[in-house]
Amino acid sequence: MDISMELQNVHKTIGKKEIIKGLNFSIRSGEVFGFLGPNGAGKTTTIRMMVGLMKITSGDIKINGISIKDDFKGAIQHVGAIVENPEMYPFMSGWKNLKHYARMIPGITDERIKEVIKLVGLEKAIHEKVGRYSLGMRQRIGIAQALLHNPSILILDEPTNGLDPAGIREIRQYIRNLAEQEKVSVIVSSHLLSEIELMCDRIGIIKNGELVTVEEVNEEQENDQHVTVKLEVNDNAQAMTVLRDQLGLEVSEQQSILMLQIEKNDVPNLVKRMVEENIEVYEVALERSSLEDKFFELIGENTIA
Ligand SMILES: Nc1ncnc2c1ncn2[C@@H]1O[C@H](COP(=O)(O)OP(=O)(O)OP(=O)(O)O)[C@@H](O)[C@H]1O
Repeated sequence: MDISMELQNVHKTIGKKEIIKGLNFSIRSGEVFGFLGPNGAGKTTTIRMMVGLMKITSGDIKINGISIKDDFKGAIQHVGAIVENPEMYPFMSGWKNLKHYARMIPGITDERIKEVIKLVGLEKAIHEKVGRYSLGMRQRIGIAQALLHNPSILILDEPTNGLDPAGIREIRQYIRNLAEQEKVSVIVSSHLLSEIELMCDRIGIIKNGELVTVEEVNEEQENDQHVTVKLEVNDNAQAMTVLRDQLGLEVSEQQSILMLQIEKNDVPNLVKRMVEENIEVYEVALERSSLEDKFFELIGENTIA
């Protein structure tokens, strides 16, 4: 598996305060990686180090195998980023803004500009003034700008911040397209799991400057997931016999509701067995331990909303 960025025991101390306490993780080529944590966890500090806006106190970051410490230029040329709000002139059209920015980068052709406009779906609005763009469109023109020099890694700090649900959906779609069509690795930070869960392949959770976990996000995993099933039937005793003796499951009873834990894949079979035994099923309710629950568990507080 190709690795496009690797953080090796990255530390950051500002004054006497250790803000980042030894981060180790890798970003795979072509994946969308979510960098999630509550406010003040250290996301922006880490991202500023990844894009070369801030020095690493100790450790190293390798970009396509090149150390940011040994060869800053060589490493950073592979990175495109929006960290602070992208510089855009509101009185100029999107096209003029991109043209203006492209002048600072050697070798950017009009064809490349058109290509990035297409990638973020701004063909129709590109000759309108940026001042008239919605927040989502501004984010997209910012992404287009960050992509001009053909980076292999795109880093976006809180790209969904301030967007309405429609805007978030739009950004999500374009970010996924980028990863899939252009094979760009994308790192998106957020303090809200719900806003990035659907666009990420993996999510790394950071708390107090430390990486707590990295989780895969995919549908297959959802099907393998353990779920708690709440079952309401006409005959609890008979249902318990079937569940325990025939299916070998552990069942408990709470206020006449049967509770058991199985994999989601096995739920249809369970219902089928009930029906085969002439047990009347009034309700099957699933409670799954989502990434959200896990996030709350790990963070241990509700301060992320
Ligand atoms: N220049 C600085 N001097 C001192 N402390 C700093 C400095 N920059 C950041 N910090 C502290 O480092 C910690 C991490 O900040 P950072 O901005 O990286 O967090 P974050 O996860 O990006 O949070 P947010 O989502 O609020 O942006 C915070 O406690 C912050 O107060």
